[in-house]
Amino acid sequence: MSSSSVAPPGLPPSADLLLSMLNAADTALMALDAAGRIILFNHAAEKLLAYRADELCGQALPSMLLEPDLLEQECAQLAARLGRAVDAVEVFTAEVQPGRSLTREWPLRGKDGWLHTVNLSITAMPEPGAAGGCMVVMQDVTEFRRLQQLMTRQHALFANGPMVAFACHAQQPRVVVEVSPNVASILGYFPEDILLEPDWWLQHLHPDELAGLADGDWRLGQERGFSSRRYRFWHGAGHWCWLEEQVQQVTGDVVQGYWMDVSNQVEGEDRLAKIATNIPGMIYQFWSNPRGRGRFSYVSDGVMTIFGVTPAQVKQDADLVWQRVFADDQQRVREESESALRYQLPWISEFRVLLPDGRLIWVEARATPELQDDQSVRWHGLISEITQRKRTEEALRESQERLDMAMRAANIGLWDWHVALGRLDFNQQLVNMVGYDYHELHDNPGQWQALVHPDDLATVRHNIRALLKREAGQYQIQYRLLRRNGEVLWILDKGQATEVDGNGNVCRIVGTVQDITTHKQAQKLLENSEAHFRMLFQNHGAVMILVDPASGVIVDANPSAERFYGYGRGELVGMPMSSINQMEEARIRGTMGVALQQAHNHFTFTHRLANGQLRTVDVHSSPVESGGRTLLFSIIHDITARRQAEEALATLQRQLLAIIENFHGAMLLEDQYGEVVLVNQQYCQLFLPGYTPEQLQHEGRAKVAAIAAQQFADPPRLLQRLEELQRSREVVLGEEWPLADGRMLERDHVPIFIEGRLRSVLWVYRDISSRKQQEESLRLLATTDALTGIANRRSFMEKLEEEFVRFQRFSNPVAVLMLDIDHFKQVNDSWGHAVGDRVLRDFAHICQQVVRKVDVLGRLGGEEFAVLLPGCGMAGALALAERLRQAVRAHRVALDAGQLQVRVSIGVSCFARDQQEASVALALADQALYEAKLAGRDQVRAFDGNGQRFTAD
Ligand SMILES: Nc1nc2c(ncn2[C@@H]2O[C@H](COP(=O)(O)OP(=O)(O)OP(=O)(O)O)[C@@H](O)[C@H]2O)c(=O)[nH]1
Repeated sequence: MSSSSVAPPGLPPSADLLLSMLNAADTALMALDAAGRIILFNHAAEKLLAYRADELCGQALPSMLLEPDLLEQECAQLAARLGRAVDAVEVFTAEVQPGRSLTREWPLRGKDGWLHTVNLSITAMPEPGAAGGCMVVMQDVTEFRRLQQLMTRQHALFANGPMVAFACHAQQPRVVVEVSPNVASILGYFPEDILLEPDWWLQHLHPDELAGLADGDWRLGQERGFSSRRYRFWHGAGHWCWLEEQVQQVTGDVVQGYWMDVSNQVEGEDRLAKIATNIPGMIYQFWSNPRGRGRFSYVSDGVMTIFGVTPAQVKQDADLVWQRVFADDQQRVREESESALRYQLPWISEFRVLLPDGRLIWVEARATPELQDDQSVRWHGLISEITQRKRTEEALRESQERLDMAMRAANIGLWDWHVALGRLDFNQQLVNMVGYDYHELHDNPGQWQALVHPDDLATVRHNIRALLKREAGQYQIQYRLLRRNGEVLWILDKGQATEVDGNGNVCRIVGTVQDITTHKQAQKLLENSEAHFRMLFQNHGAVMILVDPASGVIVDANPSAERFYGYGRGELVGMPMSSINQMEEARIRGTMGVALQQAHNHFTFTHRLANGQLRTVDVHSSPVESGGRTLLFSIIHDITARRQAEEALATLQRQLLAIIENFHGAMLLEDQYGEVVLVNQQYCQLFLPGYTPEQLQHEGRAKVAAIAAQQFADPPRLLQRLEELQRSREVVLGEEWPLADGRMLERDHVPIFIEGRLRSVLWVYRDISSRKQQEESLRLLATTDALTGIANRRSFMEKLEEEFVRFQRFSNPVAVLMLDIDHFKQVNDSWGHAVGDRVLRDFAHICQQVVRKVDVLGRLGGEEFAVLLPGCGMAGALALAERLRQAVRAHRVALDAGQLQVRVSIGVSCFARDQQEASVALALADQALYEAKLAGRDQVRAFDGNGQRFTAD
């Protein structure tokens, strides 16, 4: 049993077998129970309505398959008939008589959505147990009904027309199932004969057409979008006719269309086609209706070559032709055809057609419009290709234009003399050349002669006469014309006899005239310049020779060359260059080849003189035209001396560079404009680390100075000084400049004047740091006391002198102290000299701490010390002396064996106005010291500058 069949519950055991049989049946069946529910739905029914049995079994039939509107309507009608309310199921079952069938057509909606017209044959269930149920046999008549409707419509349409409507069964090819009655009058067959004979169509088709009309081609044709074809068919009247078959519709299994006997049309077209094939281009007949749409009723095969489409395609769609008209021309073509139509005139148009293969061709269309009664227009026309003609026209036009242009550009005049007619014609160029008005010349043929320069008239006449006598076919002469404004115009006139009459007389002469005035003038100038050149050549002080590069031989040489080389002109002319130039022969030739390529050449060679001397020469060589040959004109300068000097200079320069490079110190040379000319490595290392001497060359002074100044202890002061020096232009040597890193430099500024003009400035820097250190230590050695480190006697006395000078100028008070350690001898004696030295050092140290920074403490000798107090009067000096005395008293010299204490006696004095020498004050202080010693030591005593005792009170 099939899985899709459902056995209704309650059926007897034989039901399975029954169900299998029902499923096997071709007929669509379903069974309904008393309540109208589907209880059986066989395979054929499944196929018809696309539902599976298990989807429908148990469902009420109406709600699933019937259109609600229709059901409602049916219910209402039945209720009216029965006089009572009915339910939906009763629509099917109510009127079924037991044991009888009720047949009705119902539209049923399949699961696939299609509405099927189904013939329902409803039979009440024969079995007593199933009373109230029914069996429904379903037959799909959808296509049949549709076809019937269609045929009814078409029968009416085709009954009297020239077209026979037909329908065929698509699955059984060409089996005609319906045909309109007019087939009898049109094809000579009765519909009954056709419908009874399944092979009727195939039997009457021309045997040659069979191959072209394969089975199933209708459907194929429909898919491809064609609807029409022609074939030969046997007419009932006993002859072959041409049938045009139009397939209108292919639906499911049915094909519908119509036939038309087009034999007459085909014959006519055939005749026309035969004629058309002999006419180049395309012949056509075109109908356009008032709305502008149109179709080709005839078009010859030529449409293939003109528009690249087949006649069949064009007939199907006239627009195909229009689409091929080149877009730029479409507007014009449309306007021209509309204008032809408006005025009922022949339409003649030339336009371009773009063929499918991309070629653009020119065509000419000629057509005559015929206005019909119904306002439609019939055009008979011919379209032919004129591409070649167009090209020729175009080429002709272009070449004419080119010729005109060339004549205008070259300023070539034309004259044309019709001898027999006595007419002389000119072009505008010629008229412009002579400066006359066109008509002045044209209307007076004799005028031309008057224009020829009197000196040239005979030549002109002679040449014309030779042409007229046919002694010559053409002439070419140069002569002068007189322009209207009196100027002389040189022309090149080329005349030619172009026509000769039957008697052999020249009847037409044509000539071209070219203005060569400029050329003549240039020629004249050239002649003059040649003379000038010859003079120059002969008299010039420079050595000049002319060489023929072809032979490598000197063809001319001037007197300067004779003098330089030591040969006579006769010897030089004809001499090969290789006798002079020391290069190999092949290289000389190569160089000459190069020289010919450029207008100006410059070489340096070694030339040998007649006396055997070798000279270095600069050769300036240029190609010159002379007598149809290209010669090399060379001017030769002896640069031997210059070369030697240059070499000496270069050597000197190298030496200088070496010196500068090896110079112990930084060196910079700038030119008069402040640009760096030369700088050595040391300069870079010292001031511009990261730069090389080459990089600094041509740099400006300001930039270099700004960078270098950064290395100095006081850059602004340095820059200011540099400016001063530059302005002063003075030699300043040995100026000392400290660097930021503590080193000391010494600088020389040396402006260099040549012939009274500043040419360059030399800056030299030397590092004098170590020398300075040595000097400093020497200075210290000379001015300090070795034991105590304070100023020695010499240094103290110098300071004393300096202060005395200052005092004499400014009168600021200056005091002087003399100090002497008391009983120092005893220290030495008791403790030894080393302790004595120790005491002296301690003493100096204590004093140094008490006095001010500006005061000068000095050891004058032994245990004798002095202090110079600038800016300090007697009172201050006394106070300081007292502080010194007490500081010494308070001090204990620590010794291994204990402590040692010393005392000091101090004498004070000062500078006074009338003192003659600085030492006076010192002597007064010494005197005061002496008094302090006398007074018992450990005392301070003072004398003022005038030798008066002085006390603090
Ligand atoms: N240790 C040491 N002694 C020195 C130095 N120079 C001089 N003397 C000694 O200093 C002593 C100076 O002594 P005097 O000038 O006679 O007098 P005095 O002993 O200081 O007694 P007063 O009268 O108080 O000056 C001498 O014995 C010198 O030898 C020195 O550089 N070192």
